[in-house]
Amino acid sequence: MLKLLRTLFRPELVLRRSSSSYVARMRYLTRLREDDEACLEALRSGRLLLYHRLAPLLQKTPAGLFQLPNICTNDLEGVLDKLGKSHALVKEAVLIGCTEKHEAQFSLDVGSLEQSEVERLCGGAFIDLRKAFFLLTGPEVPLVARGQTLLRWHQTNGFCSASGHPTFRNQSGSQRICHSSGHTYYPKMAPVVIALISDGSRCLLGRQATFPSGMYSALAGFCDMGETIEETLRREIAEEVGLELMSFRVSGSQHWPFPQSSFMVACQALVSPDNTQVSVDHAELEDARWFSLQEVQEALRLKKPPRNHQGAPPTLWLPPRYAIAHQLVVEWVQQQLATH
Ligand SMILES: NC(=O)C1=CN([C@@H]2O[C@H](COP(=O)(O)OP(=O)(O)OC[C@H]3O[C@@H](n4cnc5c(N)ncnc54)[C@H](O)[C@@H]3O)[C@@H](O)[C@H]2O)C=CC1
Ligand SMILES: [Mg+2]
Repeated sequence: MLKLLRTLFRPELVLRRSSSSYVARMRYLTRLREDDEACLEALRSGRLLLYHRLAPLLQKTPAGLFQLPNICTNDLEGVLDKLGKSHALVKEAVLIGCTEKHEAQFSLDVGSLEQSEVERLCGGAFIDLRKAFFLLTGPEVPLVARGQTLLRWHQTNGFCSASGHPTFRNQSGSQRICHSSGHTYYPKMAPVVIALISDGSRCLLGRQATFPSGMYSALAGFCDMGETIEETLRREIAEEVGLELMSFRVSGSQHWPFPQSSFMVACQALVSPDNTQVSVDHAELEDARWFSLQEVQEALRLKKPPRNHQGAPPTLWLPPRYAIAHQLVVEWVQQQLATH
C-alpha cells in the first residue's frame, strides 16, 4: 500500500522533500543576514569564492575543465600566514548563499594581496568575469556573478549620498548603514528588458561596437524611472532599430553583473512581417540585422569564437551560454523547429 501511494504521489513527495530543505536553507540565510555573531560563526566553517580586483579565482581540472576552487576559511588563513598577513581580511567576506549541506558561501576580494602569490598558493588563476562566463558551467555561474556584484556594490557604496559620511556594513554584507543620516542602503539592481525580436521566420540581433568581433545579441535597454516592461520594450525597439512591436511574452529573467548589476527581464517579441525595415540608431548600436534560422543554428554549434578571414563577412557568434540572450535564441530556435 505504502509503495502504491509512493508511486502515485511521487512528484509531490519529491517536491515536498526538496522544498523542506530549501526552506531550511533560506531561513538559515535570513538568520545569518540578521545576526552578525551567527554569520561570523558560519564564516568559520564556510566556503569562500576568492576574487582579485573583482576577477574570480578559477581552477583547471585534469580534464581541462574550469571550476571554482573549494576554499574554506582555514585554507585562506593558511595562505595569509604564508604571506605574513593578518587574518582580519577574512571578515571582509560577504554572504552569497548556502550549499545543500548547509555550508554558508561567501565571496571575498583579496585585491590587497599579491595576485600571483595567491594564485600559486591556491592553485588557480584570477580570470576576468566575462571570460569566466565562457569557461564555467552549471550553477557555479550565477553564484560567481552574485559574488562579484555584491563585492562591487560594497566597494562603490562606502559613503552616504545624503551626508557624505562613511557607511558601515553588517557582517553578512546584506546592507550598509550611515550612522550620521540613519540611511540604510541595500544592494541594488537596475532593471533591463531584453528581447529577441522575430518576424515569424527570422530573428533580429544587434551588436555594439564594444562587442567581440562577430558577436550579435538580443536587443536590450534599461528601464526608465516609472516604466513598465512593455513601455521599456516598445520604446527601446523603436529607438534602437525603428520598429513597432506587435506582441511579446516574458520568457524568463536573470541577474547580470555588468556594468554594475542588472535585473534582466527576457522576452520573445514579434513584429509584423510587413514592417521589418530596420533603421539602426548608430549612437546605440553598430549594427542590427535579421538572421535566418539556419544562420542561428550554425552559430549555436560553434564551440569557440570563429576566426574571421580578412575581408570576409564575420561569422555570427552568440553571447555565452549563461547569458539570457543566448537562452532566448535557443528558445526561439526550438519554437521555429516545432512550428515549421
Ligand atoms: N545577459 C544578457 O544576455 C545580456 C545583457 N545585456 C546587458 O543589458 C544592459 C543594457 O543593455 P544596453 O543595450 O547597453 O542598454 P541601453 O540600450 O539602455 O543603453 C545603454 C545606455 O543607457 C544609459 N543608462 C540608463 N540607465 C542606465 C543604468 N542604470 N546603468 C547603465 N546605463 C544606463 C547609459 O547612457 C548607457 O550608455 C547592459 O548592461 C548589458 O550588459 C545586454 C545584452 C545581453
Ligand atoms: Mg540597448
